[in-house]
Amino acid sequence: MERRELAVDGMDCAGCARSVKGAIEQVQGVQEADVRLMAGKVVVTANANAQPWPAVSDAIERAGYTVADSASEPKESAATQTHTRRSMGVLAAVAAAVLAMAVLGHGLGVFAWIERVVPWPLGVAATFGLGYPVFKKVAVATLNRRIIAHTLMAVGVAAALATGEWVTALIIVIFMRLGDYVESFTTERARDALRTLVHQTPQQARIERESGTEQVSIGEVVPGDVVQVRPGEKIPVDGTVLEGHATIDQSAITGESMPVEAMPGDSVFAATVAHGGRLRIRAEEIGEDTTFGRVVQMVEEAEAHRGRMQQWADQFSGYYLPFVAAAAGATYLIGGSIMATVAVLVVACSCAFALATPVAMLAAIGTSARQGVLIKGGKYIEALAQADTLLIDKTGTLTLGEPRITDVISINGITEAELLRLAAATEQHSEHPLGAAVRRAATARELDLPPPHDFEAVPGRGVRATVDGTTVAVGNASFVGNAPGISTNRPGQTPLYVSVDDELAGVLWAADAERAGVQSALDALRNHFDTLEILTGDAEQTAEVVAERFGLAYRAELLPDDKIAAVRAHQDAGRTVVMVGDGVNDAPALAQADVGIAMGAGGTDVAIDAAHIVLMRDDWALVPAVVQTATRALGVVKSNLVLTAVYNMLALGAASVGYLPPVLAAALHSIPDLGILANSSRLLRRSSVTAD
Ligand SMILES: Nc1ncnc2c1ncn2[C@@H]1O[C@H](COP(=O)(O)OP(=O)(O)OP(=O)(O)O)[C@@H](O)[C@H]1O
Ligand SMILES: [Zn+2]
Repeated sequence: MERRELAVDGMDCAGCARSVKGAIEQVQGVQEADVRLMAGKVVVTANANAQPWPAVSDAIERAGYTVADSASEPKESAATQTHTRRSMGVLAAVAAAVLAMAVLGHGLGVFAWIERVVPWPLGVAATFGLGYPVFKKVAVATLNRRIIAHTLMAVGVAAALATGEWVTALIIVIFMRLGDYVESFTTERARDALRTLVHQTPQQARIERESGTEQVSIGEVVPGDVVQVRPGEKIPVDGTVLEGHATIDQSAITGESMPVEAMPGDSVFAATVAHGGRLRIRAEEIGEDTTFGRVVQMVEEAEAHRGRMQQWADQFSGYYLPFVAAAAGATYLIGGSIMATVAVLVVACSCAFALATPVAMLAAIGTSARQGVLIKGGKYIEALAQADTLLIDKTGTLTLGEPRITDVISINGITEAELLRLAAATEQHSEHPLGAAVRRAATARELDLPPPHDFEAVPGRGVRATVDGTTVAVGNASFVGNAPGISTNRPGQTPLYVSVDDELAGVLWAADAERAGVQSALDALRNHFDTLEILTGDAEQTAEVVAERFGLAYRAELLPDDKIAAVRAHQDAGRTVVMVGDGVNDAPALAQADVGIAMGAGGTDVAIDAAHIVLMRDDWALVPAVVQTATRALGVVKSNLVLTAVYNMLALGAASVGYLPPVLAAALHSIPDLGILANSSRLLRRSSVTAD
């Protein structure tokens, strides 16, 4: 199987996407075509042996669309806020002019006059000439046995021509072209949010070759190459600094331009910008494999993760066309007026139903991505807006996840240094933050660590290994055992029990600092969620202190599986669950939640993969912000749908009883599309996710 991305021009709505998908999937050897309307791309999976690629391109062209040269080259975006406004102004002016002409013409009998003085073949020719692109699409769709929105309008035009009303037909065609433009404009505008992101993708790199440095396109860089970056330049790859010192602006990834220092040994990320010094960087990940590349890719894929509302709207827009056709038939049979029938065919706008959701969702997703919040689909926006239960991981989420060992207490005659030495040796290969804390404490005392053998890490409990011929275990009470002589009560601190040859040898106390901004974020979140609960693997007493401090419910001493079960229990009770975690050790629980939010994931692949929403920087303020974004986006979707529904009801009603002359109907057709555009661009305009 081979997977290829093709850039396809001319896809403006869900209907177009369906045509393209259908056309490609009929090609021999093609397994699947995943159309990404907003990215203007199709991802085709096919059996490479069948050599389907020329046939795929043909199929796309035959369906009425064009295959652009390269999928990776982002188009230059000229569209900005002012651009939108100006274009909408021009559109409105043109529409108003044509409308005025049409209504006046109709009322003052100018139509009749034009029809008298202009020979009808000329008028018919003009109608066909102007309408050619639209008629061609309709013809192609019909040949593929598909009805598209324009099919009905084309029937309307034909009916008008058949009754000799060629001026009406011509004006309908003018509005059809105008409507097409409005629709593609709406889609283009939604694409801007994504395009601005894609546009930050590095295209070039300066790599070191034996013959000297060479500027190459990013596709030629391979892992291991050494890349040079000058002050003010974009870092082209994910990699490690070999030489130099610079201040890095990571806003492309984190959405915040707080500079970070980079020195030899530090990791740096593609699409971030180096200031103040030159760097030599060893390339590790390139292109799509970089953190930034993955973000872009996931935003592009976000379209595929549709919420219930969008699935419903997509289905509905499919049923709507036959319904309108039936309404037109009934209008003709009951009222007998061809002009009323034409008006019905022309006024209905099914596209708007399909556009209502993705335009708003993509606007929210694109805008959020630039602010360091990666949302993987409209589905999660919908769930987030409707969620009522917030589960929060403790370590690494409410706290920094960088514990320190505050106290070492030995018993049974062993020295403190020896206890720490054995514990740290046992934790040598641990990936747990507590393991790192123990190692740091040993390093601070300059202890030499013997190598551990038979290392074993038990999730949610602790670690065990053979050190210097003795068996050492470090972990919680249920793993190591507690001794009556040891005080276990230190509010907010975590005890790590250490046993040597199954004999308790002491306790290491660990303390973790709280993250900033938790309290105010939680206060904001209480408006949205009625249940807020901590889920932690940590000890009861430790959890209790934190829970009390933030006024949260809690469940402690949970094993990783218990966390998943806790999420599921809430879901079984009919609740919509959002879980916030660090995405590393609680990934399965995040995945189980309706919406899993990973915090501070900048650079960790596990977290980016596991969560549905990824916060690219450690900032609690982003949590209420993304909830707010979701709520607003869903509000816009709902008002888009209501607007479209009300419009269609009123318009169809008026048209079917003959209140709406066909020319006016044609003029009104694009109103919902424009409404959706205007309504949804509210989501683009204001940056709702800010760090203050
Ligand atoms: N490497 C380790 N060394 C020592 N103790 C450990 C280790 N791994 C786990 N433990 C013990 O198991 C407990 C639970 O660990 P787990 O990783 O499930 O949760 P946590 O990191 O404490 O908190 P949270 O669930 O909030 O992320 C820890 O509090 C600790 O007592
Ligand atoms: Zn369309």
